[in-house]
Amino acid sequence: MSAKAKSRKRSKRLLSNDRPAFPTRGHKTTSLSSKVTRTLIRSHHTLHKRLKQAETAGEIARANEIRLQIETQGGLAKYQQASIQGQSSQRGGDSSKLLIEWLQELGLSTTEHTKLRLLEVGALRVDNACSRCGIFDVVRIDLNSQHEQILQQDFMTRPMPVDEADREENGFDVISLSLVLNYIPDPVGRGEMLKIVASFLRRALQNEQLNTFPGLYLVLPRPCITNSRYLDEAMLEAMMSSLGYVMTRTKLSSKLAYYYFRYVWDQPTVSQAFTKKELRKASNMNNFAIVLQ
Ligand SMILES: C[S@@+](CC[C@H](N)C(=O)[O-])C[C@H]1O[C@@H](n2cnc3c(N)ncnc32)[C@H](O)[C@@H]1O
Repeated sequence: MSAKAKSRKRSKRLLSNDRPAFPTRGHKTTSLSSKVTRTLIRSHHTLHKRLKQAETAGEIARANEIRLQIETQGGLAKYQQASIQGQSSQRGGDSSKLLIEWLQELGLSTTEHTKLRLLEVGALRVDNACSRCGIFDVVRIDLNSQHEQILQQDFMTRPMPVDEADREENGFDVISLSLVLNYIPDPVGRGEMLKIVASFLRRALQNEQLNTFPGLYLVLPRPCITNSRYLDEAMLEAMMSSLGYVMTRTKLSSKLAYYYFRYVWDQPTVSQAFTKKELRKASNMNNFAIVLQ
């Protein structure tokens, strides 16, 4: 077999593999059982929530103690390893597949000449469906980059376009926040993240794309929507509508809640505050909330 054929065979195997198709930086990628990954992800979120509370209360010693606990557990890198395994087909799969399906349903063809620009916030892989589909030029960012094609950057401090021309050239047609909003440890921070998304969205390139672009692809763990005291789908829709979005596609799977919100340019938006208000009550419910100030 020629070297080229061998390499093709190897990359094919890697793409269908359930392990990351790239070396992670500075960490061994040993396989974790699904129970271990779930526990690790949950514990990482809980510790970050406690850290935020300690920081807000000015409890410096307590905050340092929690930081140490996070690091002892392997920190963000270990959490990312657990998340990568969660993306494997046996564990819920690649969430960006549905985005491509939806865009095709909305009439987008993969053979269109001008590539669309996608900003993937919280990118762990460079070979997921949105990277492979050929529709997008993908810009990937993450707080902790696991690959040279992922820029290490906090979305909240990403420099915004300086003017309209900059936004039209360097802005995006789609922004993906897949399992990122729930990473933010406090409701106000989540609201802030949703608020800045539109600053990076550009106008649709062609008139026939006006019903599809630009948009936000949002994925959350299903219980954030179906089992929260403070948030349900109607509330999320109302919040997004106040920010200028139309809920265009939704899907609930056994584990995840998926949304595509189209941003409507030039639509007068009524700036509305959404506080943390109890919508329903049951002892087994969680406290996930989003606050728009
Ligand atoms: C659970 S992983 C999600 C990975 C992937 N998007 C998915 O759908 O499986 C969450 C990732 O979001 C990243 N993240 C959280 N807040 C971020 C921010 N403000 N800017 C950039 N990345 C962020 C974290 O570093 C982490 O790697």
